Amino acid sequence: MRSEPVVQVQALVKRYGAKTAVDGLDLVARQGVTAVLGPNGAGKTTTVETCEGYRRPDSGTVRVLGLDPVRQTAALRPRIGVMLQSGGVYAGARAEEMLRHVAKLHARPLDVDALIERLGLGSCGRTTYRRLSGGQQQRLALAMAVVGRPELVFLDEPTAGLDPQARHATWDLVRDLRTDGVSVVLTTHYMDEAEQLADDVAIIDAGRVVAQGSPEELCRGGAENTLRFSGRPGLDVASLLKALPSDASAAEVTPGSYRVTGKVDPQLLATVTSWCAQHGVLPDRISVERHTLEDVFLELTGKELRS
Ligand SMILES: Nc1ncnc2c1ncn2[C@@H]1O[C@H](COP(=O)(O)OP(=O)(O)OP(=O)(O)O)[C@@H](O)[C@H]1O
Repeated sequence: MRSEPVVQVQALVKRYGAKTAVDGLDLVARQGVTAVLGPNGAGKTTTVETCEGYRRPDSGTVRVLGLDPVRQTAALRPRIGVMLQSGGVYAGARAEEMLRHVAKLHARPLDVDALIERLGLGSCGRTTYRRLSGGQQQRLALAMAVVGRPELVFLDEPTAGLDPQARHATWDLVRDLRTDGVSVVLTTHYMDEAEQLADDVAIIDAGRVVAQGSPEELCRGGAENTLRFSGRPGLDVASLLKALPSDASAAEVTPGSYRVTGKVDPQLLATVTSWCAQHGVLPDRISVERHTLEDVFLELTGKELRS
């Protein structure tokens, strides 16, 4: 049984003038890590900012930790941590001062020195925010989002533009938050980040959630997979095709190399090997290629660039 939702969004609509940024979006995030993926302009940031109480829905309902983020902001704010894509930080303040200040606003903050060490901010504690590098600003924003030991953290593209070390430090921090029972909702363009961190992934396109589930479920689900085998050239592909379910296809891609596409499940594998047995074929290689999250993402959201 999974836990109660920490975020529940129903039929959310948000417009900016004539532009409908979020168009009847339903999203549930439960305890653990939820990654929100989507092409540029899909409505991820708008959705997250609405959950944080920074934007007022045009219609629909949003509940975060059971509270309405607009009407019950005062009750919600101390319980959530927010890392914005940019801004929200006073540019003239020194990094460490700012983090200590935010920590003091909370009853049970994390150890600031440990957090600074953890995120590699030790060398720039006395630097003002505006003089930090992009990656340092980002790490500071992450530290500020988590220092208050919130129940739920929203991270908008937390590792965009970070170097690999900082990316891994961020991932480790997210994993530790999860272990400590903190729920995390993050947006990302990095499929490996979602695969590495998320219990649940929601794919948003044109202001709606087009798929949601664990990375395994999404990769296993509707997406087609591929089974390949090699045998002697010129096998009777038409006969193989007859043995397969009607939605599968089979082809000899290069002489002696065969590809079966469709819903590749244990039954389909059994059908192919049994067909091989009946035709005296001993494949010297047989493999199942699972689709990656990126394949599923591109299948659902298309390959053309978004404006
Ligand atoms: N303040 C605003 N005023 C007008 N239009 C906006 C505003 N903020 C966002 N939009 C538009 O709303 C749509 C959704 O934007 P949003 O930032 O939510 O998408 P996103 O999925 O977070 O994109 P990205 O991956 O590029 O960050 C886009 O078409 C964007 O141009």
